Amino acid sequence: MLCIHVSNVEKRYGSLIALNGISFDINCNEKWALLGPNGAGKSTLLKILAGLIRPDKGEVKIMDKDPSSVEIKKILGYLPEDADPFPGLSVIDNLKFVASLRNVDENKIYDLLDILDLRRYINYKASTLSRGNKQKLAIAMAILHEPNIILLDEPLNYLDIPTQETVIELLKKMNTLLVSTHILSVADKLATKVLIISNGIIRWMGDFVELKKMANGNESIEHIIARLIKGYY
Ligand SMILES: Nc1ncnc2c1ncn2[C@@H]1O[C@H](COP(=O)(O)OP(=O)(O)OP(=O)(O)O)[C@@H](O)[C@H]1O
Repeated sequence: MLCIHVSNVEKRYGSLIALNGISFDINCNEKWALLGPNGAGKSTLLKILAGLIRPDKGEVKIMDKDPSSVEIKKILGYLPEDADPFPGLSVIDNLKFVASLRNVDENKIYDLLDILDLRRYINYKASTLSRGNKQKLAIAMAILHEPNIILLDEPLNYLDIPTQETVIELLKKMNTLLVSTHILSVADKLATKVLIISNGIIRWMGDFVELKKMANGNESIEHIIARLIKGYY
């Protein structure tokens, strides 16, 4: 079954073309890494899939529906880059707000607080959290409703190494996942498929295993990706 359908999507910011004719499909239960250099259009693509901004051209469907529809909001999770939970609300109130919005049992909040080692900050205002703890709270808010489809923009930013491992284990339990990351080891741990974009164009998409097989001699995976980004196949 198709979870994400993107056809000929174009997005402009003024005269800048951020996405230029992007088309791909993601089947349900597939895990994809979204790779590409700074400014490639990764965050823009994720925002469109999350229904936060609209493409200027093309079609986007999540489970055959408009990404901004109420039905899709229920089954979709989205972690923006540099996510900023409600600064004036405490950790617990941020999570309770999401729980009530999403109709989630409040017990789930406490499970996630324990897994992410956030319980001791429960009454801290989000604005007073360290950057890493803010990121942990944002991750908890994105996955609290156990979404069928999760979109993640640099989820491991700011996290210490043990927490990165904890979050990777949490995210491995997700059904359908699209993660933008600059950390290849994270992409490798979370995804089996790879979508490479640069300058708003898809440069390569397919299995991670196939990508690794494209090595010339001892060429590293980083080098293969750098080559594909430049359009050298
Ligand atoms: N709101 C905006 N207004 C104008 N230009 C924008 C806006 N958002 C993004 N852009 C531009 O669109 C292009 C794609 O940006 P985007 O944030 O999608 O890239 P990215 O691949 O996520 O980059 P990074 O890896 O650095 O986070 C960039 O040239 C960026 O400057």
